[in-house]
Amino acid sequence: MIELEEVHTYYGNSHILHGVSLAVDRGQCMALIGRNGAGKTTTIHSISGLVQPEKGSIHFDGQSLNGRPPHSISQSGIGLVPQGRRIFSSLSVEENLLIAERDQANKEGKRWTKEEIYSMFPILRERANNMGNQLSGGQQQMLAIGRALLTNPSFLLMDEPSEGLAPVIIEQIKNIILELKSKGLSMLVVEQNLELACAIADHVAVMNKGVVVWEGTPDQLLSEEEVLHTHLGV
Ligand SMILES: Nc1ncnc2c1ncn2[C@@H]1O[C@H](COP(=O)(O)OP(=O)(O)OP(=O)(O)O)[C@@H](O)[C@H]1O
Repeated sequence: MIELEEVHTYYGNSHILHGVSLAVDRGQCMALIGRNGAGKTTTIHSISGLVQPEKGSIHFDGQSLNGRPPHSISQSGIGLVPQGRRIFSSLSVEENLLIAERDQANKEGKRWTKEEIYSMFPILRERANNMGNQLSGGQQQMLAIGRALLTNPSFLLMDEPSEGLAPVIIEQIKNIILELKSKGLSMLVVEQNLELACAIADHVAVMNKGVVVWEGTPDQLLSEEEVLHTHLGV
């Protein structure tokens, strides 16, 4: 469904991705893990068009994404839940969702509604009139996921959904991701929390210094002491 081949990405003169190759099949969830600065966010940004790769190819359902701007990539069905949530902090929950709903991509397949988002996250309905900056970290994450779903993605990119959240909230986020997966959504999730990554993923890719250095199932990863120690400091 998504395929990256030998992707090289730069920020100015800094060469960040040194030939990233990975593939996520339809209905699958891949977790992308690795130490700080390994290039995980840059990989997600390369897919979503926030930064343009210098070399290599990115395909989504057989179509090339190279050179396409972020809004066109979003319209093709790739949703992004950005690192740090990036909701509108001075708008209410309702307004945050309304804006995302208004900008909905006009495409085939599952069309999410604001009501469905409220059904999935009842706490957001309770907080509908609260401003974004009045929400807890977990509620902000739910709002960010809701906003991404309202773009009607068939593929969801999530950047560190558990960042800064308490264990009980991480458990909720895990269940949300598993629910979305059971609804057939394909996903690439950047995640530092190894336990969460292994609980949600069918496949795990480990990055180091701008390349994918290991790939396998969560069970295989958990038995690879060397990989865990070298690349994840576990
Ligand atoms: N806008 C930017 N300009 C220049 N360098 C950047 C920029 N964004 C990231 N980098 C650098 O690119 C490298 C990879 O960063 P990236 O955010 O992709 O890593 P990461 O694996 O997601 O790590 P983290 O968990 O810290 O976000 C780092 O060395 C970082 O300093």
